[in-house]
Amino acid sequence: MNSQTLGSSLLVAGTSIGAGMLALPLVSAATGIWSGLFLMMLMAGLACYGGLLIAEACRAVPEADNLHGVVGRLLGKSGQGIAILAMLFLYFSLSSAYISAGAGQLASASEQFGSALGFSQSAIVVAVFIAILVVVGTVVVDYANRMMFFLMIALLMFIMMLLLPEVEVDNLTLQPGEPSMLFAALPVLYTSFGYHCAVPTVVRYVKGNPRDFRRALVLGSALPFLVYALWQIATNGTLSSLLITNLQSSPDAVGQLILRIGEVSSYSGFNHLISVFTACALGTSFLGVAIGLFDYLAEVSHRSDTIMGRIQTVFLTLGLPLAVAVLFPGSFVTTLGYAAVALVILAVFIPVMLVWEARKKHLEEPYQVAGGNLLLVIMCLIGVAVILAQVGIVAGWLPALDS
Ligand SMILES: N[C@@H](Cc1ccccc1)C(=O)O
Repeated sequence: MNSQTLGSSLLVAGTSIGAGMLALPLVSAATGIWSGLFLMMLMAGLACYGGLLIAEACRAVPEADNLHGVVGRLLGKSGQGIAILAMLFLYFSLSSAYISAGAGQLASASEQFGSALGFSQSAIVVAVFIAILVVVGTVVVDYANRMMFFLMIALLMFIMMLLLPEVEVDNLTLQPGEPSMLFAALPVLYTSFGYHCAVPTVVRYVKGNPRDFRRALVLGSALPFLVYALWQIATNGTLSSLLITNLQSSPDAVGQLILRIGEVSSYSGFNHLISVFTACALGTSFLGVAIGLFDYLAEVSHRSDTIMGRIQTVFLTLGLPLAVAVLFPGSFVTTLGYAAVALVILAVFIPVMLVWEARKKHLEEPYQVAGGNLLLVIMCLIGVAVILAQVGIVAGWLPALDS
């Protein structure tokens, strides 16, 4: 494998691995670990196939340098309008979920150090911290991101070495959760595998070579699956699902979960390792999403690139997500579920329409993802199921996975 392909897989995996780290143990406690892993595989497959379709569409329109251009060329202005709305919705809901989870973690960490910060105060601290990094500039964000990514991977290996021996097989029972629980888990599982904003960059990076981007996208989706699966087996295997399920009704389920995992190993300072690790997982995703949203909003609102202009844009970027996180504390998993609705539009429906058009027009070199129309239809049906699950959770027909 050449170095561009490897770099691309890491880019995809890095974008993908994020909030899922905090949400998935809560989810699999409700679905049962093995059925949770099966659903996760299905959602990783859906995310991977969506990425391959976007890559096919990008290759068909090589003159466009981003997804906006590809959508414009193949689906026209209305397609672009829908894609923009879905993207804004996705980025706003992800940012709000990240603030909510970060605040939960900070609140419980501050408790340990004896200076109890409330949830709202913690949310403000988290948002201001990210805002400062974003205002200072992309170079700082890039370095902070790389540092956190490598720290996260190193800590993950170390944590796995300490946690896996503590796993109790009794905690990993074969018992699947209620069917309604399995259905309700789909949106958050799907969001955890989201990475699709990175696909055009990957295609350009490997110069449109199908063999390379196919490898990069498949490996880039398989890696998060592996990391998430190990993490779930380690967490659910060391804590009983009853304990995790009880945490779900707390407004600070994520912070509490991290505390409990931190108590598992007798290794001194293990709880701090866990806190730093999960903060890095959240931080890398949050920075990526925040800088993407920031750049986009700066462009559409015509704010200048001066310090005042950047401060105004950062208010636009993080103001609304902060308000949502403070007004609905503890809605981390539900907010990730909202993100899934936008992600299905961006990474399932739009890519299916893009390749449909591209295949009809026989643009450029003929490269097609395997699977034909049948797989396109199956993808859309699974996408509809993910959206229906979120509608069901919000309407109260399905159980919510947090408070
Ligand atoms: N997969 C990311 C969320 C994400 C979705 C879509 C695009 C980019 C990022 C996470 O778990 O945090």
